[in-house]
Amino acid sequence: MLWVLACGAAAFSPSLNHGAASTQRLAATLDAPTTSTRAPIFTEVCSQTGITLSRFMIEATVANPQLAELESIFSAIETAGKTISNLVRRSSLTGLTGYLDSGNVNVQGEEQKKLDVITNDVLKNALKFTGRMGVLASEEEDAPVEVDDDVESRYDSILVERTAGQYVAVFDPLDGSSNVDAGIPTGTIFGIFEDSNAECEVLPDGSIVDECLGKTLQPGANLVAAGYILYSSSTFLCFTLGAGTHMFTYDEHIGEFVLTDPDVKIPSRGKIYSFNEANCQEWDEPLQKYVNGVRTGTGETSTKYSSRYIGSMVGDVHRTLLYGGLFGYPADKKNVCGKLRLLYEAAPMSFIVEQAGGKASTGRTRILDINPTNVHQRVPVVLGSADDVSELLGLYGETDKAGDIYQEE
Ligand SMILES: O=P(O)(O)OC[C@H]1O[C@](O)(COP(=O)(O)O)[C@@H](O)[C@@H]1O
Repeated sequence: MLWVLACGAAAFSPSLNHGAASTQRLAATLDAPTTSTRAPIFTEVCSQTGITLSRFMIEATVANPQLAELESIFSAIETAGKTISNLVRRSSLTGLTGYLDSGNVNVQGEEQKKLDVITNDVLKNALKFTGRMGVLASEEEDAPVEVDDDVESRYDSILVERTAGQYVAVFDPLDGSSNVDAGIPTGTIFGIFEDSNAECEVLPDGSIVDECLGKTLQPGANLVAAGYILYSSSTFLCFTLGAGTHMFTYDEHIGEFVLTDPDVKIPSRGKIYSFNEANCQEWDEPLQKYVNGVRTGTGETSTKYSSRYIGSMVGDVHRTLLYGGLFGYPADKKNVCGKLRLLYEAAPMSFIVEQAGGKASTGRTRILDINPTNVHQRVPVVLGSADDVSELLGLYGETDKAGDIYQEE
């Protein structure tokens, strides 16, 4: 509806000085309550390939005052993305390959790469100095970090409209970093929540959920924006603001991200499945049945699918968005909750995929509906073309009815 409204509405002229009808509509927009629950409306300009990200965000935030603060946040993400793209591409020339000499491990017990730590600092600082962030949560940080007061107080005086520190960012600064030294695509994944005004809370078991944690532990359905940056043959930025999913490509010649695929629609069916099949013995029956069906052409479509697996979620999801099919990191007898983290991997990617017309599930639950209980919690993930995901969910439904289920944490 949004796009038809936006694209179909001849009233919205490409230039910013709108005709009478668009002024009325803009007026209506301006008067509308500024809540993130209202889906944004885009002007026609936002579907014109070739416009820059900064122009896209200006158009989007003029038409949607409730998104105004996202303009500086996306400008920070853009700058961080360009910096990280450079760092990754030049890493073997600049001694940035390999692990930290200190042998540091992050809260997940993974040894940290030099680039894990550097990219984390790049994105953290870029977001911090927008003056818009209250809390940041990263794969590379043990716990959510509060943006220190002096940053906030410095901006309080500047930012007249809304108080500083209004947003919470969750991110994986370099997804797939285990592949980076081999030149395999990697990426940055991010999600933006509005501050939930959560207070410090004592749980029945006596443990304390501090304010920061409380503000961070929000279901994906609360996201106001989510995206990824893919560092590959080109550098791609793909994101949603809750009204469609849009892809930009970085043009080194002008130093800007340029809109190349507005309003991406994932095919309802694909011909590719993407899982780490090395784990297939550990998979549960529904998934084994689904993969066997698409591998042998005995599934719902009687089509033989091909298999692709990069081992970097951003790369595998990017391909799935464009070509369709199914990507996943399921739960199995070894990893009963899968491997991917809910807050800064599964939820942002699910928002992007759903806004492109796809589906994202644990196999039993819509990922965006899950209330996180821990910043680094993992969830099983299957996402992609709506009909492929439905086919798999159908098999889970059958199995569950038969009572053969294992408990997700
Ligand atoms: O090597 P495996 O077990 O297939 O896992 C690959 C998955 O793990 C990840 O690399 C995890 O991400 P990080 O590199 O951010 O820890 C995903 O990008 C990818 O989908």
